[in-house]
Amino acid sequence: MTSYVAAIDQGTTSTRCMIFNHEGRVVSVDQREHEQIFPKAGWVEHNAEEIWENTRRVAAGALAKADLTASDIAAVGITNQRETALVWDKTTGKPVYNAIVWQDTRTDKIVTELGNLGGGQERYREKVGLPLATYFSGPKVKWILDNVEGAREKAEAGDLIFGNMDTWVLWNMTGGADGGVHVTDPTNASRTMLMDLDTLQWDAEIAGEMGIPLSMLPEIRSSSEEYGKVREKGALAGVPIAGILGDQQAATFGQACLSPGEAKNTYGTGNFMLLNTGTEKVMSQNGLLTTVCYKIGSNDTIYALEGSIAVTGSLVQWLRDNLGMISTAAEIEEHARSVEDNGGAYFVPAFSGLFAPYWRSDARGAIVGLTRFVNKGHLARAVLEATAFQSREVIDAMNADSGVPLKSLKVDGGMVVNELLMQFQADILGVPVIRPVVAETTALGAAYAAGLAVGFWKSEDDIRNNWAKDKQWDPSMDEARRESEYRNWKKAVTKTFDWVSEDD
Ligand SMILES: Nc1ncnc2c1ncn2[C@@H]1O[C@H](COP(=O)(O)OP(=O)(O)O)[C@@H](O)[C@H]1O
Ligand SMILES: O=P(O)(O)OC[C@H](O)CO
Repeated sequence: MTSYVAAIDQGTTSTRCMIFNHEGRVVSVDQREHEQIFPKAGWVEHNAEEIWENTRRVAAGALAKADLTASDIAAVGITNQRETALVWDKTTGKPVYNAIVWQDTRTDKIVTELGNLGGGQERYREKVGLPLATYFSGPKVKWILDNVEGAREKAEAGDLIFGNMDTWVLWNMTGGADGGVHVTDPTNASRTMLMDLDTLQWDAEIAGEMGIPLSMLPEIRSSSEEYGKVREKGALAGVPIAGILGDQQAATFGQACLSPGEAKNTYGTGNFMLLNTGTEKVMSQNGLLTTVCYKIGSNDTIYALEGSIAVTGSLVQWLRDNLGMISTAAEIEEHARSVEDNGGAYFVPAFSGLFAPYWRSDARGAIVGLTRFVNKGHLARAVLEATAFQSREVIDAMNADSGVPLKSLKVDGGMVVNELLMQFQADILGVPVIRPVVAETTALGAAYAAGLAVGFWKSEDDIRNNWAKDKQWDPSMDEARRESEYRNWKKAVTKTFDWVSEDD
């Protein structure tokens, strides 16, 4: 009897396997962090083989914790950190280089050169919905082909293949060099800069400009259908893999934002707000991305507007790992509660430049407003407030693009346990912030996509019915203070611009 659905959530900091029951509640979870590799300033890499090993271990771990076997699981869904790019040899299964992570800025020059062909940052926007930026996968693949010895020749000979982490996990789970399936879904493909948003096919012209052979690219299938079964070796042997969604789109699905106008904000390593725009592909005038939200089987493609923020939870990690100012992420709330406010300090974490709504790769992080008055508590507050201010900027852009101001915000992700942050978020937005019972909406969304494909859940109504509110924070800050805080933040942001110059 198959009473559960599993999801593999291959995130930026860790890989999780979560098992859900029919009500969409978590039955078990196993999780392993992987190493963050920083070879140079601005470079961020992951060891893809470590990630695949962690995937195997967490799948076994989650089953064992719930005392289940593969025969209890109806389907597996995959969700993943998006844009992180990997090139590997399809005959040996070995990556030719570490995975280049979405936060990595090494492709700055490539991106500028592509823009100089005409159109600047907007060169590919009409087709792919994205500005030219270091964030996306295509330029990262070009960097690997240009810089790893022999890679371009091997790619042209058809020996190397590319994938984001969904494709890497799927290919390995379905047998790797021994018959692995080389597939992705439109949500992930829409983050490469290589997929046409209307046709959901690779764009030969853009791939040509980036020097990427089409033969390297995975087949684009829907987000919810059976791609293959888990290989015989391993914990989930024989279970159909039937859902793929990039993690932010998965969270949108898991939050039941299934109608146009519904939005969620996920607080993880970075923050990502997505607004479901239905079958309409809205082109942003305010620095947001147009992206595929999901495509369930042969149903119409659903699109989203997205505000991506590179650094939010990772700023808390930075305080813990690089400065040793706290020993656990949760400790930041204690320090922040020791003071009334930020003491005049604002921390703009432009560690990977600034993403939405600015798209400034020349920006770098800054703490401004420092005086001798500022102490550890004020800095802790400034760190948390940075997440809320950045989210306000994205929501302002979304309100401007959609013309319909958001009335409330659904939130999820690792940071939403932080109650001080949630209250400040409601205060600085001026609308209620709502957390669902299952805040692990990323894994849940991938489970839903897989479960729908095999008939475990019958329709999107099952997803809507499973959603339940846990807690709500209402705004309590007066308007004048809200706006003066926000003005200060905006001023602080301008201090980070023009830091990196062309010769750096
Ligand atoms: N209590 C907390 N307060 C603030 N930030 C937190 C707290 N607990 C975890 N975080 C942050 O949340 C992030 C992890 O969230 P998660 O959704 O698991 O990330 P991801 O999916 O990006 O790997 C980390 O960056 C961590 O610093
Ligand atoms: O791993 P997360 O949750 O921080 O998500 C990363 C995003 O997919 C990057 O676009």
